[in-house]
Amino acid sequence: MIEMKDVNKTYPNGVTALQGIDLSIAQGEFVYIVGPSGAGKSTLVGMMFREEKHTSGSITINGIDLNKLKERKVPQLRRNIGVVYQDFKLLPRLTVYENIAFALEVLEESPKNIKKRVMEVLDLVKLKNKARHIPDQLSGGEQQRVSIARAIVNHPKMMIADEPTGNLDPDTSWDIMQIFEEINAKGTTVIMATHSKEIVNTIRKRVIAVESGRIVRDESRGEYGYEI
Ligand SMILES: Nc1ncnc2c1ncn2[C@@H]1O[C@H](COP(=O)(O)OP(=O)(O)OP(=O)(O)O)[C@@H](O)[C@H]1O
Repeated sequence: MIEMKDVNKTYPNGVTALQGIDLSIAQGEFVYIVGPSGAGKSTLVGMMFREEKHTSGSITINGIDLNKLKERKVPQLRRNIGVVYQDFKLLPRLTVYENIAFALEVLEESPKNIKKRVMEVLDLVKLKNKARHIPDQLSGGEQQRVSIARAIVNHPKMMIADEPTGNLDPDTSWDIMQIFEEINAKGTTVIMATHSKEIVNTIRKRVIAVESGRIVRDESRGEYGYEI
């Protein structure tokens, strides 16, 4: 589902963020991406949904060869990928319901299907009672749950989360991880860049460690491996 072969990424300012990346992630895996600040984690996950373009090498995502992907087909690639950010990126003027429904409206789903699916995901993240609130009326953890609901409302094959618990307190972070595990148990691939030693060492999954733009470790039930 994700194949990278000898992938390199140099930003326009000349900074080489990644080099010689070879990796393969199968459908249904749960993978942590760890490494020191500036190692290239965000760049690596960003390349998986074409937020960042690689400079050389080959990347195949869900059978799509990114070297052959035309710009106008990028939305099609992203349709199968839900993204969760550290800072939630919710639309501030829309309600919780509208923030989630928006992702389906652009796909021209029927209003009936939209309502059904939005209520299903709100149930999964336990926020049905906050459907009419706007993001400002929610705690950070609740806002992150809305952003997760938005990411998965379209039944994507994979969910990419860049530091999803970075702005949350420990208790809230565990709630978020429980939701990730539920999503993964239903077959969605979960890829999560994180600095959380506690999470990685407690909920044991595959760990890919990046340092200075290279993969230095890839273990199926790995540890965080850094002192923080
Ligand atoms: N848009 C950009 N333009 C130029 N250089 C960039 C850009 N984004 C990232 N970089 C550089 O690429 C390298 C990798 O950055 P990246 O954000 O991928 O690291 P990271 O491991 O996610 O770091 P952190 O844990 O601090 O978020 C760093 O040297 C960074 O300064």
